[in-house]
Amino acid sequence: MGLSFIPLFGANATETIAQKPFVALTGQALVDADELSKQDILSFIKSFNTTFNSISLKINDSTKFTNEDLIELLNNGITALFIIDNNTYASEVGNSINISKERLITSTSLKIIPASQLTAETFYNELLSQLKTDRKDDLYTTLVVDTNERSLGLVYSSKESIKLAIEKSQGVYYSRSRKGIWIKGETSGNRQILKQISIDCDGDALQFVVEQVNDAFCHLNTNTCFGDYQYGLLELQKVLSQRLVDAEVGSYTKRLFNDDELLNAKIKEEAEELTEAQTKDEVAWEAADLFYFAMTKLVSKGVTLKDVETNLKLKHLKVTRRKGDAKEKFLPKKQAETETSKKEIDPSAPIYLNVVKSTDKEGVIKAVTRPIQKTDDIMHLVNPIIENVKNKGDSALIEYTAKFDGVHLTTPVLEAPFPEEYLEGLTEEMKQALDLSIENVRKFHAAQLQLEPLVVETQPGVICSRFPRPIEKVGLYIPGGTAVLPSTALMLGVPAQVAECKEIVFASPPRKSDGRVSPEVVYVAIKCGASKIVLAGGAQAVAAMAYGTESVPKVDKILGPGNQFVTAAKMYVQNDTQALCSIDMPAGPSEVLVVCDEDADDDFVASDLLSQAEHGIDSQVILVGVNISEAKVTQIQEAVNRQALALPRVDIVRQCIAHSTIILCDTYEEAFDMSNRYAPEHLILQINNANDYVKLVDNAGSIFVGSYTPESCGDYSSGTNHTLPTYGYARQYSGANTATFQKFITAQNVTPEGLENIGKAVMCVAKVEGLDGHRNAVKIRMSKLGLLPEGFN
Ligand SMILES: NC(=O)c1ccc[n+]([C@@H]2O[C@H](COP(=O)([O-])OP(=O)(O)OC[C@H]3O[C@@H](n4cnc5c(N)ncnc54)[C@H](O)[C@@H]3O)[C@@H](O)[C@H]2O)c1
Ligand SMILES: N[C@H](CO)Cc1c[nH]c[nH+]1
Ligand SMILES: [Zn+2]
Repeated sequence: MGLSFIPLFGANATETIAQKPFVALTGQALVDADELSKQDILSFIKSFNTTFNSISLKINDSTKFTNEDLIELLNNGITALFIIDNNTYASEVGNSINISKERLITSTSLKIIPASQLTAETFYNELLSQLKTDRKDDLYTTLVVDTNERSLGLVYSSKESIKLAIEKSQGVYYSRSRKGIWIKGETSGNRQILKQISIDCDGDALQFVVEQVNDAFCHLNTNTCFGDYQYGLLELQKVLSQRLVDAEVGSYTKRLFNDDELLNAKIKEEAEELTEAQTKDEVAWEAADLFYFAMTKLVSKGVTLKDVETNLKLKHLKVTRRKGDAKEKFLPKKQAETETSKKEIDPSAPIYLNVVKSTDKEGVIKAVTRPIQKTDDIMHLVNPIIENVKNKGDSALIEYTAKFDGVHLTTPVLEAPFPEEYLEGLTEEMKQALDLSIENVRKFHAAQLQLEPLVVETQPGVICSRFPRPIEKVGLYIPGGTAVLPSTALMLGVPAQVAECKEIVFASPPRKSDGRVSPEVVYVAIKCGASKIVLAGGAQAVAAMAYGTESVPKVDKILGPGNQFVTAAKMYVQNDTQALCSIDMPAGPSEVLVVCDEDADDDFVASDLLSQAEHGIDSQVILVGVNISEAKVTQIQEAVNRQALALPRVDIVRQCIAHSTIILCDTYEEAFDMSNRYAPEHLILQINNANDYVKLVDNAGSIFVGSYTPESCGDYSSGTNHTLPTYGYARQYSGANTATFQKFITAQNVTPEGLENIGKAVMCVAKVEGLDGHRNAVKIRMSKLGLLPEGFN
């Protein structure tokens, strides 16, 4: 029931509590708006939230705080507003703030006593005026509970013991057996800090809330006079707090305390399992697991259940609430996935592209927006993978391969020389096809080699040169998620070999059937002199090559295309100075933009669109039609539908086409402007005199000129590289080429004649930069050569 009086805290509230701890024994506080600012009150709440069960605000002056201030105070822990002598103000507050009537006190029987004037004596007198006893011995029945309100036992108090308990803020009672004052713990050491005193509803029993030292209230050394505490959250808290101090090295709890990442991962895992639990038993089981790990986190951060309850109280007291919507990343998968999957796709509907006119600005913007996940969403998934591989090496790599690729490996790396059996199933025809492709790619990339250094004499005697050096160790990512891509292996392996990289490491997700990579990839690895094949994909493979693991060598550059996880991981590691690893480019989901005119062959156009649409649901294909008729659009749509339905990957195609569009333009110039703004990975020109229009292309990964140049030729065998920038990065990146596997070093050789020619300019600019050391390096030489006049400074 509480006490019939309440201390009022004004200026120096904190000091008052420090000097007279007993003022807190009422468990309730009133703060005085006349003496404290809003900030003072907020700090008071912050400091004393666990000390008092309730902190109310006494306010009568309507000009002191605005309604917003009051709402802020109520939202931050003020339990009630005492507006006692100003009815107008009270009703105005009641009308404008959503506060229950129990929290708006307009009259009270509580005696308000300024805390600064409250003495132990007055406290005692007030208490006694409220207390009675019908016992013959004049003692007061006293229930002792701990701060979690668990009863410890039943004792008796005398007037004298109560007075002493208040003065000392300690558990002091009357011992009936010893017939005298009993200061709890005086001999046993099991003292009690008195936290609060209250009186029951009919005023004939006391309750002492105490903090029990040593957790032993009973003379039998048990927690309570009714035995020891058994299970439950408080017990778990106790056990874990003990473990924090004494858990053995190597024990699981110790691991959890020392490894934030593991603990956080377990909390997420258990939270997810709780969301999946269905039956009453399952929910209880999973909730228990979650509480266990949550409690471990509390204990590891020094937070108690009481602190949690205080926060619950604060949340309960809020008068304005958040909407309560979940963060987007936690919403059901449709919201965390790509734009594509948001749309329900009817599997029986014809596979047609959307159509917009170029004049429909909004329609065009929508059409050219790539269906990619937000960077934050993807990074949220990729970051923990990278961190785990970085910290745990092979074991994490093996774990992720089991999780994402369903393959359980004992070692994540295949070392050269690769066993013959890995080539099993490779046909002669396939070898020849790969050989032809390899040779064309080799020819084109070898031709890009700069064999002689570039040498330029910028001034007589000033010889500048530039020459390439191979990047020593390269990691080549070969996608293997929805399709195995040996062509990517050769597109990366061949230029690496041409550039003479010293170590070539392949990485590709292993196939589920036998945990190997395909024989075609192994064949290319042998032809390109790869030293290792990392049997892993996704962000984990990228992380392993960027940081190195026990069996994966750390590389200097990671190259190769991949899905959004791969691309995000590449972007991450290139920005991490700890990795000291560069990347080729953001080469994500394949895309194509085809420009066609009325004379283009419908089947050719459709086939080019579909060849990229089949890569993945996050691919995108765009057709820009220059002045094409409605009939032409229909014919192309029909060709797309017909060809798509005959493809084995029709389901993927259907989803890709759902976010793919035909844009109708009036002129070639407009079409190329559109294309340059989209900056496609592949640009196919199926227009009359296609070659003449190449000069209009500013941004594209690779161009396919004329109706007999399907993009597939570039994907496999013509000789150009198919590792190309996507997402619009063709604005600033080139596709993979020989130079991608090299770096260029510059050199210079300055003769005395050269120094004479440029020395003064160097000194002049160094002077304006205030870098005299630079200037001196030239001056010393020039004066030794006699190139400076006497006294030159
Ligand atoms: N731009 C280019 O030059 C180019 C060239 C070839 C291929 N591509 C593109 O490469 C991509 C290949 O993608 P892919 O998926 O087929 O193969 P991939 O090898 O890039 O990705 C497969 C890996 O993704 C990881 N993964 C899958 N789901 C995951 C999840 N939920 N969380 C974390 N990781 C997960 C797995 O580790 C798996 O091994 C396609 O989009 C294709 O269009 C682009
Ligand atoms: N078109 C892809 C590049 O975006 C490369 C590829 C490999 N195999 C088939 N196609
Ligand atoms: Zn392709």
